[in-house]
Amino acid sequence: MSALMKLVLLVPCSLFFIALMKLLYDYLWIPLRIQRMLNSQGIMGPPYRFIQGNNKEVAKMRQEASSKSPGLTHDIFPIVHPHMCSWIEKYGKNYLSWDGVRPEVVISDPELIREVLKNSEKAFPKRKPTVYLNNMLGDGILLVEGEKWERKRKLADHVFHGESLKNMTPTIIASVETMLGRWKGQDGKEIEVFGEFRVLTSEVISRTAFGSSYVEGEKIFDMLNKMSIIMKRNIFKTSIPFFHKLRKPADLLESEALAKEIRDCVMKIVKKREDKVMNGEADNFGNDFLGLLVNTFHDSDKKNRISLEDLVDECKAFYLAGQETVNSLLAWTVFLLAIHGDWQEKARRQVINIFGNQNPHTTGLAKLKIMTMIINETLRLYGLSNGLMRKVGREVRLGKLVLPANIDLMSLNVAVHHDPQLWGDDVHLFRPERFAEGIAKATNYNAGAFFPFGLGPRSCAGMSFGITETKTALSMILQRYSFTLSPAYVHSPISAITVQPKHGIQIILESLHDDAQTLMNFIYDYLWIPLRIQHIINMQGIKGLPYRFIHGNNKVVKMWKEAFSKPLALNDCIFPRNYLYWNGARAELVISEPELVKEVLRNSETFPKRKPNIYLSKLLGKGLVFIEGEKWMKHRKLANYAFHGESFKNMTPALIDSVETIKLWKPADLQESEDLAEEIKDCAMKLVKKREEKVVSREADNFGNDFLGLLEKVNSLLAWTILHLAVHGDWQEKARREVVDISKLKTMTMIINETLRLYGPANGLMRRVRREIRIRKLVLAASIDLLVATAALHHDPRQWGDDVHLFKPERFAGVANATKYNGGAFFPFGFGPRACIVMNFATAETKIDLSMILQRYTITLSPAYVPSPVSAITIQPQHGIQIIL
Ligand code: HEM
Repeated sequence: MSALMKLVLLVPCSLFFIALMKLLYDYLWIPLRIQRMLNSQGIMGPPYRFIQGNNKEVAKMRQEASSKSPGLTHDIFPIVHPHMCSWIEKYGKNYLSWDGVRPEVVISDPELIREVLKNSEKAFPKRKPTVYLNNMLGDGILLVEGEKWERKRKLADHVFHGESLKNMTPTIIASVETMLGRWKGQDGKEIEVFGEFRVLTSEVISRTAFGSSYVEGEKIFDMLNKMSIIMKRNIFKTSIPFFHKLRKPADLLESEALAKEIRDCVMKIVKKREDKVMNGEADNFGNDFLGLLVNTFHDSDKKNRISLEDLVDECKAFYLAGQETVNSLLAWTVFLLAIHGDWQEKARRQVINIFGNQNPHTTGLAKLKIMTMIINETLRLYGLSNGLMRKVGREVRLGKLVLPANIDLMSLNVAVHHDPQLWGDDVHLFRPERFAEGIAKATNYNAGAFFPFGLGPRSCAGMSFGITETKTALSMILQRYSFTLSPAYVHSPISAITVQPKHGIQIILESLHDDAQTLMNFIYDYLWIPLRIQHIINMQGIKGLPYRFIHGNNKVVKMWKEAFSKPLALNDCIFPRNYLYWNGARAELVISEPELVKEVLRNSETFPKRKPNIYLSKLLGKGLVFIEGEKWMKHRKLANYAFHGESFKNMTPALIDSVETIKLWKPADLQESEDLAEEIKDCAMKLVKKREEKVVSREADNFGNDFLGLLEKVNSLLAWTILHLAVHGDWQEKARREVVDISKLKTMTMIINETLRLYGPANGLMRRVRREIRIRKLVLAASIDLLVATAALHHDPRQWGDDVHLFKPERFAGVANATKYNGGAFFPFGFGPRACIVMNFATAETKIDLSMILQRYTITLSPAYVPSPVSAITIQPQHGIQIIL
């Protein structure tokens, strides 16, 4: 054999030999060495099998387990991970198994788990993902390490921190409402909730992550879902050495194609947003998660900037971490509540107690203690099942063990959460009461015994979001339905990333609004709630007439009418003191302590305007007076513009024109004037009409209704001022002498202020309590009404002295001095963000009217006048004000 021939034979033979040696080294020598090393430390396990490790056994055991019907048990560990369960039984809590050639130490000892997950020496980084998982998550937060992770975690914490989270609640509520809309008409019928919650959770995540682009977001989600299915069916497959690199399996090709499609789709959305900002159509990239990512992508500081790949990977991570987890949690909670009607009822009672029939809010969600217990128990029994994956980064000591580098670790939560040594003999029973005193007590202060959201630095970044979403959806369901498990349900939990019901969860809904329930609700709303509120308010030292079933104190109105049917002395106090009043079954707390009043009026977010009753809303429409939130801000801006300096100046000639109509009044010496209030009313009507035309022609169309408020105010103020001037000739004279320059009418300002104090046009300011809140020393329950008793405050002798009921304009030589610098003591035009928008206009208008009247007439009160102020929207003279000109 020639040397060349020898060489030709020798090269492939040696190559083959080297490859064989490498194969034997990697697939035999190393695994056997690791196995021996761990066995010698007491970590046993099923023996390593060449190339395939234990994958064949795993597949067989899983197949067997899935072919059996487990019955309705919560002991799911042997069902979802039969191999792990049987190996723990055989080899102990911590054992070694083989995923192909990869050694995996499965740990279910809480002490070791805590050490691994806390990772204080940074020895246990995340495990290298499978090729399928890598396609799904790339460099997303769930897999990366080091500085890159720190940056991404900071961003995620920012997204899920308090305020941003609060802003997500309306989105969650809207999505739950959509789902409940689909449930309408399903009363008494079967409904499959795992699928329902899948739609819900993907809509919530699409809307919070992609905001306005959520339709595209949903497409991305569908693709990710396909990738996830591919990944799951490849979990326990062994890849043959060398060959998997030569020819990619069809699944892998499909997974790569999907990854590319997702990337293109995200990039398209990003491009659209960038274009909008460039064209000036938008001034930022959006406040949703994607918007924040695009901002970081454009960050001027290179250190903070993320790449486009990172941006795409982050979107995928958000979806994957946030959808399936909440989907499963919601479904299993509903399943457990469907079986345990007693807990369902307890949870419902607390929900109704806190929210009544209103939509949930963040503060209330935090108080749902029973629901928290139920969720914890659900997460214990049916939480994440796949274990938390790490690897040993370098040779390290863990407890008494010495672990070689590059072996995988799995912290097996499902084993720990179902361990009778930790949870007692009733471990497989649904007993939320074990969490009654919190997680620490339930686990005997052992952090490694319960970690549904992970532990340490890599614990769940979206925990608060997930819990908020779960509690919101459950609360809204419990408010409307009771439910039981359908006989069609077949218990078949399987392990995907989470534990999932293989055949779904079928429940039967029963609407709560049947007759018996309606009666219960009625008693609840009309007896239980009012008595509870009354008790709480009384306990805090605020008394009032006792609540009467259904009517409340509305029969007092009869007394009120009687009181107003009798004439008063001119200086009588016309206002009652503070009290808790029952307007039917609605509690109305009348407040007149200046500090309390200031806090209420300042805080329009917590104390929004009260919803008007049907008559008032008909009268005032949907104008500025009653609207709230963004809509109010928009209208208010418009109105501020309408009544601001220049526009206001332009109205003055119109006002003067209108007052000129007073020339039509009959001559002074003729006879007692007719009902002046009527005339003034007509006059004010004309004034308002003119201004209305001006403003309306220039501004919004639904703005007009609010002028009623102005008309009433100007009319009353003018009428009561004239009454006082008619009675107090000295002040009339002083005012007349001053009428030269409207902007300098100091005496008239004092007169008007004193009139506003005594007969202020505002008949109390109405607010409601949006959510339970502590305000100074009072705790106020959600949705009670508040009446800020302006009149009581303006007539309080503690504030104004013993001469409080006398007309003494001199006290207003300066408002600050008159009120002893107490902003909450005098606010005829309201206070805080909802204060009267036309304050300047109304006083100026009154001044112009008065000036023109005083220039022409002297006024005295007619003997026919009967003092009888009556409270309408404003305080009005019941029988008019008769004067002699
Ligand atoms: C309510 C159900 C949820 C459960 C049970 C849950 C559970 C977990 C667990 C156990 C981990 C730790 C994984 C590990 O240590 O390897 C984790 C991490 C994470 N979760 Fe959740 N999660 C839930 C909901 C969410 C939601 C709704 C989001 C976001 C929308 C989210 C985002 C994340 C992120 C970003 C991480 C990675 C944190 C990091 O590596 O720094 N999770 N989750």
